[in-house]
Amino acid sequence: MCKSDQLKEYTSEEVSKHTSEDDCWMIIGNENNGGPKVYDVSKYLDDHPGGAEVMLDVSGQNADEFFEDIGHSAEARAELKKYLIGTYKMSEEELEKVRIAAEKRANQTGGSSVMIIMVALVAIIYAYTQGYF
Ligand code: HEM
Repeated sequence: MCKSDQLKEYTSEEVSKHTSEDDCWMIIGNENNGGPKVYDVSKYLDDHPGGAEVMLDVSGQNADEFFEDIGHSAEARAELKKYLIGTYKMSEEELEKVRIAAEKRANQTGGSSVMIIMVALVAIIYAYTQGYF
């Protein structure tokens, strides 16, 4: 059994209750790095190089975008792991957003493969008309 199977699953309703200095939770993670997870960062607030305030501002919420936008180092990501308490159960609305984003990406990839085939075809026709074959 993998570790995440044993972790408790939290909803946004539960996470949103932990927004104080002594009890500060947040959601960090996305589909590119194992999915959103819940962290209890209460003990890290005073040690955070970016300050406690920015962390408290996003307490009880999904802080993934903020965490990624700063471009946190590998050390920061290793530190983060220490505070993991559970996985995050996305709402239907959030799941729908992820589905739409994944579909968009799939369509873009589909579009670029068609382009590659077109370019290859043009190259073959050109080579043929120039007498390379
Ligand atoms: C438990 C979660 C977090 C950990 C372990 C963490 C860790 C760190 C570490 C180690 C640094 C020093 C630079 C680096 O090594 O990347 C840093 C800087 C910083 N972090 Fe975090 N961070 C966390 C969450 C957040 C969140 C949620 C925000 C924003 C809402 C944030 C904002 C910042 C800022 C503004 C800096 C300063 C960047 C600079 O030096 O210009 N951090 N963090």
